[in-house]
Amino acid sequence: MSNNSSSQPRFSAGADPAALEASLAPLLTSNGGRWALAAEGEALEREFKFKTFAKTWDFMTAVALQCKLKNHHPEWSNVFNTTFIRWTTHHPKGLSAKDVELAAICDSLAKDFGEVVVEQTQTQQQGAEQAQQLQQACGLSGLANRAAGSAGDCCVPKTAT
Ligand SMILES: C[C@H](O)[C@H](O)[C@H]1CNC2=NC(N)=NC(=O)C2=N1
Repeated sequence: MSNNSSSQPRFSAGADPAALEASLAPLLTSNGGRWALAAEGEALEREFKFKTFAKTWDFMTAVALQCKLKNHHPEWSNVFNTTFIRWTTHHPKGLSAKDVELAAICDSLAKDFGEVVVEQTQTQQQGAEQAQQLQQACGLSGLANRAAGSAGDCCVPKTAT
């Protein structure tokens, strides 16, 4: 899964595009939210920062509990006080209601766990986006890509034998 940015979401088969557009819109950076579309519109991703590793891990534990409840997993990585999270649906491929729902849940859990929000000027934001692209190979999204690449067919529905 690459993090090619994209301006248009690509929903997974069976999704309700109108309903999903409505819940997705406020999450996107283009509308004042904090998530970016990636992987040609098939994924939503962002980074979260906390004061300490302990807080970061507590946040990730809370997210993992939600994943268990919803039977949906993220592509994610962590180094020290930062976690990178990407939501995408592997089967059927694309953005689904679960991705959008879990992205919103992450925002709210991050607040509860004391997310450190670094406000950026427009110029800093553009610089950060360029740096993010450069970092892709070795940064947190690169780590998540490597994990996603070797995870195998995690989401193929099981067929009766
Ligand atoms: C077979 C089972 O329903 C699948 O593995 C579920 C579990 N979690 C999942 N998580 C994600 N991100 N995408 C999926 O397609 C998916 N499918």
